[in-house]
Amino acid sequence: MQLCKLSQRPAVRGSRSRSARVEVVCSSSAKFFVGGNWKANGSTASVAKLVDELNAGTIPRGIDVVVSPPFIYIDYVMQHLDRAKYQLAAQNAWIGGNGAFTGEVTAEQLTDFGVPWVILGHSERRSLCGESNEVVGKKTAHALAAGLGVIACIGETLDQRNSGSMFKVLDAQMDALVAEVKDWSKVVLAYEPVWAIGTGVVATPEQAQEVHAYLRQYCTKKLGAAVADKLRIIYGGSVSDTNCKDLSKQEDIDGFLVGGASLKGPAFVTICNAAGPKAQP
Ligand SMILES: O=C(CO)COP(=O)(O)O
Repeated sequence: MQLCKLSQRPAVRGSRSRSARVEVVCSSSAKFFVGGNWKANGSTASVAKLVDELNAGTIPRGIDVVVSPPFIYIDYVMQHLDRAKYQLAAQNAWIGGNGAFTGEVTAEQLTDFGVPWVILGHSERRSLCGESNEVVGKKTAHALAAGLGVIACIGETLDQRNSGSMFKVLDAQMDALVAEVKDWSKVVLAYEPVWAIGTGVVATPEQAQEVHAYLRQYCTKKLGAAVADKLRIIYGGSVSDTNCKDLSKQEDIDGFLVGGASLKGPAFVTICNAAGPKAQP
Protein backbone atom coordinates (compact mmCIF):
# COMPACT_ATOMS: atom_id res chain seq x y z
CA MET A 1 0.00 0.00 0.00
CA GLN A 2 1.26 3.45 -0.90
CA LEU A 3 1.85 5.95 1.84
CA CYS A 4 -0.11 9.12 1.31
CA LYS A 5 2.03 12.20 1.26
CA LEU A 6 1.40 14.76 3.95
CA SER A 7 0.38 18.08 2.50
CA GLN A 8 2.15 19.82 5.38
CA ARG A 9 4.76 18.22 7.57
CA PRO A 10 3.84 18.17 11.23
CA ALA A 11 5.51 20.83 13.32
CA VAL A 12 8.40 19.63 15.44
CA ARG A 13 7.07 19.29 18.94
CA GLY A 14 8.61 19.24 22.35
CA SER A 15 9.70 15.63 22.16
CA ARG A 16 11.68 14.12 24.94
CA SER A 17 13.14 10.77 25.73
CA ARG A 18 11.84 9.15 28.89
CA SER A 19 14.67 6.78 29.37
CA ALA A 20 18.39 7.26 29.13
CA ARG A 21 18.86 3.74 27.83
CA VAL A 22 15.89 3.20 25.51
CA GLU A 23 15.59 5.44 22.50
CA VAL A 24 11.84 5.94 22.49
CA VAL A 25 10.73 9.48 22.00
CA CYS A 26 7.38 10.44 23.45
CA SER A 27 5.64 13.15 21.57
CA SER A 28 2.73 13.71 23.89
CA SER A 29 2.82 14.17 27.63
CA ALA A 30 -0.16 11.91 28.09
CA LYS A 31 -0.50 8.58 29.83
CA PHE A 32 -0.33 5.52 27.56
CA PHE A 33 -3.84 4.18 26.98
CA VAL A 34 -4.92 0.71 25.88
CA GLY A 35 -8.55 -0.13 25.16
CA GLY A 36 -9.97 -3.58 24.54
CA ASN A 37 -13.08 -3.49 22.38
CA TRP A 38 -14.79 -6.85 22.73
CA LYS A 39 -17.46 -5.85 20.18
CA ALA A 40 -20.48 -8.23 20.08
CA ASN A 41 -18.40 -11.22 21.14
CA GLY A 42 -18.53 -13.56 24.07
CA SER A 43 -20.77 -15.73 26.17
CA THR A 44 -21.22 -16.06 29.91
CA ALA A 45 -18.53 -18.75 29.92
CA SER A 46 -16.01 -17.01 27.66
CA VAL A 47 -16.36 -13.67 29.47
CA ALA A 48 -15.70 -15.39 32.81
CA LYS A 49 -12.57 -17.02 31.35
CA LEU A 50 -11.35 -13.75 29.85
CA VAL A 51 -11.86 -11.90 33.13
CA ASP A 52 -9.83 -14.57 34.95
CA GLU A 53 -7.03 -14.28 32.38
CA LEU A 54 -6.98 -10.50 32.66
CA ASN A 55 -6.91 -10.65 36.45
CA ALA A 56 -3.90 -12.95 36.26
CA GLY A 57 -1.98 -10.51 34.04
CA THR A 58 0.61 -7.99 35.16
CA ILE A 59 -0.21 -4.50 33.97
CA PRO A 60 2.46 -1.81 34.16
CA ARG A 61 1.77 1.08 36.46
CA GLY A 62 1.39 4.46 34.84
CA ILE A 63 -0.88 3.46 31.97
CA ASP A 64 -4.66 3.43 31.55
CA VAL A 65 -6.27 0.17 30.48
CA VAL A 66 -9.96 0.08 29.62
CA VAL A 67 -11.99 -2.96 28.55
CA SER A 68 -15.26 -2.67 26.73
CA PRO A 69 -17.60 -5.66 27.00
CA PRO A 70 -21.02 -5.89 25.37
CA PHE A 71 -23.63 -4.13 27.53
CA ILE A 72 -25.10 -7.38 28.76
CA TYR A 73 -21.82 -8.48 30.38
CA ILE A 74 -20.83 -5.14 31.91
CA ASP A 75 -22.35 -5.98 35.28
CA TYR A 76 -20.51 -9.29 35.52
CA VAL A 77 -17.22 -7.71 34.43
CA MET A 78 -17.67 -4.89 36.91
CA GLN A 79 -18.18 -7.38 39.74
CA HIS A 80 -15.28 -9.69 38.85
CA LEU A 81 -12.56 -7.75 37.04
CA ASP A 82 -9.66 -6.35 39.04
CA ARG A 83 -10.50 -2.71 38.76
CA ALA A 84 -7.22 -1.62 40.26
CA LYS A 85 -5.79 -2.66 36.86
CA TYR A 86 -8.67 -2.20 34.45
CA GLN A 87 -11.39 0.38 33.86
CA LEU A 88 -14.62 -0.19 31.95
CA ALA A 89 -16.06 1.30 28.79
CA ALA A 90 -19.36 0.88 27.00
CA GLN A 91 -19.30 0.43 23.23
CA ASN A 92 -21.96 3.04 22.49
CA ALA A 93 -24.35 5.50 24.09
CA TRP A 94 -27.47 7.31 23.00
CA ILE A 95 -27.16 10.83 21.62
CA GLY A 96 -29.25 12.38 24.40
CA GLY A 97 -30.74 11.74 27.82
CA ASN A 98 -33.14 9.08 29.11
CA GLY A 99 -36.51 8.67 27.41
CA ALA A 100 -38.52 6.74 24.85
CA PHE A 101 -35.57 5.36 22.85
CA THR A 102 -36.15 1.63 22.69
CA GLY A 103 -32.99 -0.43 22.73
CA GLU A 104 -30.67 2.41 23.65
CA VAL A 105 -28.51 3.01 26.73
CA THR A 106 -27.80 6.59 27.76
CA ALA A 107 -24.63 8.23 28.99
CA GLU A 108 -26.50 9.15 32.15
CA GLN A 109 -27.27 5.46 32.79
CA LEU A 110 -23.63 4.57 32.25
CA THR A 111 -22.40 7.13 34.77
CA ASP A 112 -25.17 6.07 37.17
CA PHE A 113 -23.98 2.46 36.86
CA GLY A 114 -20.34 3.43 37.42
CA VAL A 115 -19.03 2.96 33.87
CA PRO A 116 -16.48 5.73 33.30
CA TRP A 117 -15.79 5.44 29.55
CA VAL A 118 -17.62 5.00 26.27
CA ILE A 119 -16.40 4.24 22.75
CA LEU A 120 -18.15 6.47 20.19
CA GLY A 121 -17.96 6.73 16.43
CA HIS A 122 -16.51 3.30 15.83
CA SER A 123 -16.36 2.60 12.09
CA GLU A 124 -18.72 -0.34 12.53
CA ARG A 125 -21.35 1.99 13.96
CA ARG A 126 -20.67 4.56 11.28
CA SER A 127 -21.01 2.08 8.43
CA LEU A 128 -23.56 -0.40 9.83
CA CYS A 129 -25.75 1.93 11.88
CA GLY A 130 -25.45 5.04 9.73
CA GLU A 131 -23.81 7.29 12.33
CA SER A 132 -22.67 10.45 10.57
CA ASN A 133 -19.82 12.72 11.62
CA GLU A 134 -22.39 15.12 13.06
CA VAL A 135 -24.11 12.40 15.09
CA VAL A 136 -20.75 11.25 16.47
CA GLY A 137 -19.87 14.85 17.38
CA LYS A 138 -23.17 15.35 19.21
CA LYS A 139 -22.96 11.98 20.97
CA THR A 140 -19.44 12.82 22.12
CA ALA A 141 -20.50 16.19 23.52
CA HIS A 142 -23.49 14.62 25.29
CA ALA A 143 -21.43 11.81 26.82
CA LEU A 144 -18.79 14.27 28.05
CA ALA A 145 -21.47 16.50 29.57
CA ALA A 146 -22.86 13.45 31.38
CA GLY A 147 -19.43 12.87 32.90
CA LEU A 148 -18.04 10.06 30.74
CA GLY A 149 -14.64 9.86 29.17
CA VAL A 150 -14.95 9.26 25.42
CA ILE A 151 -12.82 7.15 23.11
CA ALA A 152 -13.74 8.89 19.85
CA CYS A 153 -12.96 6.85 16.73
CA ILE A 154 -12.08 8.13 13.28
CA GLY A 155 -10.48 6.58 10.22
CA GLU A 156 -10.52 6.28 6.46
CA THR A 157 -11.51 3.43 4.16
CA LEU A 158 -9.08 1.88 1.72
CA ASP A 159 -10.79 3.61 -1.21
CA GLN A 160 -10.49 6.97 0.51
CA ARG A 161 -6.79 6.36 1.22
CA ASN A 162 -6.03 5.15 -2.29
CA SER A 163 -7.95 7.96 -3.95
CA GLY A 164 -6.00 10.59 -2.02
CA SER A 165 -8.92 11.85 0.06
CA MET A 166 -7.71 10.43 3.37
CA PHE A 167 -6.80 13.74 4.98
CA LYS A 168 -10.02 15.35 3.78
CA VAL A 169 -12.02 12.52 5.35
CA LEU A 170 -10.09 12.75 8.61
CA ASP A 171 -10.48 16.54 8.65
CA ALA A 172 -14.27 16.21 8.27
CA GLN A 173 -14.44 13.65 11.07
CA MET A 174 -12.32 15.90 13.28
CA ASP A 175 -14.20 19.08 12.33
CA ALA A 176 -17.46 17.51 13.54
CA LEU A 177 -15.86 16.69 16.90
CA VAL A 178 -14.25 20.12 17.22
CA ALA A 179 -17.61 21.77 16.48
CA GLU A 180 -19.21 20.07 19.50
CA VAL A 181 -16.50 19.35 22.07
CA LYS A 182 -15.46 22.21 24.32
CA ASP A 183 -13.32 20.32 26.82
CA TRP A 184 -10.92 17.72 25.39
CA SER A 185 -9.41 16.61 28.69
CA LYS A 186 -11.58 13.46 28.81
CA VAL A 187 -11.32 12.56 25.13
CA VAL A 188 -9.05 9.85 23.75
CA LEU A 189 -8.81 9.96 19.97
CA ALA A 190 -8.63 6.55 18.29
CA TYR A 191 -7.29 6.45 14.74
CA GLU A 192 -8.64 3.25 13.26
CA PRO A 193 -8.14 2.90 9.52
CA VAL A 194 -11.14 0.91 8.33
CA TRP A 195 -8.97 -1.24 6.06
CA ALA A 196 -6.99 -2.45 9.07
CA ILE A 197 -9.94 -3.38 11.28
CA GLY A 198 -10.39 -7.12 11.61
CA THR A 199 -8.41 -7.76 8.44
CA GLY A 200 -5.03 -8.75 9.83
CA VAL A 201 -3.58 -5.95 7.67
CA VAL A 202 -2.09 -3.68 10.29
CA ALA A 203 -0.90 -0.20 9.35
CA THR A 204 2.87 -0.08 9.27
CA PRO A 205 4.38 1.92 12.12
CA GLU A 206 5.25 4.61 9.54
CA GLN A 207 1.72 4.74 8.14
CA ALA A 208 0.22 5.03 11.61
CA GLN A 209 2.77 7.62 12.74
CA GLU A 210 2.15 9.71 9.63
CA VAL A 211 -1.55 10.00 10.42
CA HIS A 212 -1.07 10.43 14.17
CA ALA A 213 1.36 13.29 13.54
CA TYR A 214 -1.11 14.81 11.11
CA LEU A 215 -3.90 14.59 13.71
CA ARG A 216 -1.65 16.10 16.39
CA GLN A 217 -0.87 18.95 14.02
CA TYR A 218 -4.58 19.39 13.26
CA CYS A 219 -5.31 19.59 17.00
CA THR A 220 -2.47 22.04 17.60
CA LYS A 221 -3.94 24.29 14.94
CA LYS A 222 -7.58 24.01 16.03
CA LEU A 223 -7.30 23.47 19.77
CA GLY A 224 -3.89 24.81 20.74
CA ALA A 225 -0.59 23.17 21.62
CA ALA A 226 -1.49 22.51 25.26
CA VAL A 227 -4.56 20.45 24.32
CA ALA A 228 -2.81 18.68 21.44
CA ASP A 229 0.14 17.72 23.60
CA LYS A 230 -2.05 16.13 26.26
CA LEU A 231 -4.47 14.41 23.87
CA ARG A 232 -4.00 10.65 23.70
CA ILE A 233 -4.03 9.55 20.05
CA ILE A 234 -4.25 5.77 19.99
CA TYR A 235 -4.07 3.38 17.05
CA GLY A 236 -6.53 0.58 16.27
CA GLY A 237 -6.69 -2.00 13.50
CA SER A 238 -5.23 -5.52 13.70
CA VAL A 239 -3.03 -4.69 16.69
CA SER A 240 -1.55 -7.91 18.03
CA ASP A 241 0.89 -9.11 20.63
CA THR A 242 3.53 -9.32 17.90
CA ASN A 243 3.15 -5.96 16.14
CA CYS A 244 2.39 -3.76 19.18
CA LYS A 245 5.98 -3.10 20.21
CA ASP A 246 7.04 -1.52 16.91
CA LEU A 247 3.88 0.57 16.75
CA SER A 248 4.32 1.82 20.31
CA LYS A 249 7.79 3.14 19.53
CA GLN A 250 6.31 5.71 17.17
CA GLU A 251 6.46 9.20 18.52
CA ASP A 252 2.77 10.08 18.28
CA ILE A 253 1.23 6.71 19.16
CA ASP A 254 -0.06 7.00 22.72
CA GLY A 255 -1.67 3.59 22.93
CA PHE A 256 -4.03 1.18 21.19
CA LEU A 257 -7.63 0.27 20.66
CA VAL A 258 -7.62 -3.49 20.27
CA GLY A 259 -10.38 -5.67 18.85
CA GLY A 260 -9.76 -9.36 18.19
CA ALA A 261 -6.62 -9.62 20.31
CA SER A 262 -8.45 -8.17 23.32
CA LEU A 263 -10.51 -11.37 23.49
CA LYS A 264 -7.40 -13.31 24.48
CA GLY A 265 -6.26 -12.32 27.96
CA PRO A 266 -2.53 -13.09 27.62
CA ALA A 267 -2.28 -11.33 24.21
CA PHE A 268 -4.06 -8.26 25.54
CA VAL A 269 -1.80 -8.13 28.59
CA THR A 270 1.25 -8.32 26.29
CA ILE A 271 -0.14 -5.40 24.29
CA CYS A 272 -0.57 -3.38 27.50
CA ASN A 273 3.07 -4.07 28.33
CA ALA A 274 4.16 -2.67 24.96
CA ALA A 275 3.89 0.74 26.65
CA GLY A 276 7.49 0.12 27.73
CA PRO A 277 9.17 3.40 28.64
CA LYS A 278 6.03 5.30 27.68
CA ALA A 279 4.43 4.12 30.94
CA GLN A 280 4.56 6.96 33.42
CA PRO A 281 6.73 6.36 36.47
O1 LIG B 1 -12.03 -2.14 15.67
C1 LIG B 1 -11.06 -2.33 16.38
C2 LIG B 1 -11.02 -1.83 17.77
O2 LIG B 1 -12.05 -0.94 18.02
C3 LIG B 1 -9.91 -3.08 15.89
O3 LIG B 1 -10.30 -4.38 15.68
P1 LIG B 1 -9.19 -5.51 15.35
O4 LIG B 1 -8.09 -5.32 16.40
O5 LIG B 1 -9.89 -6.80 15.48
O6 LIG B 1 -8.69 -5.21 13.99
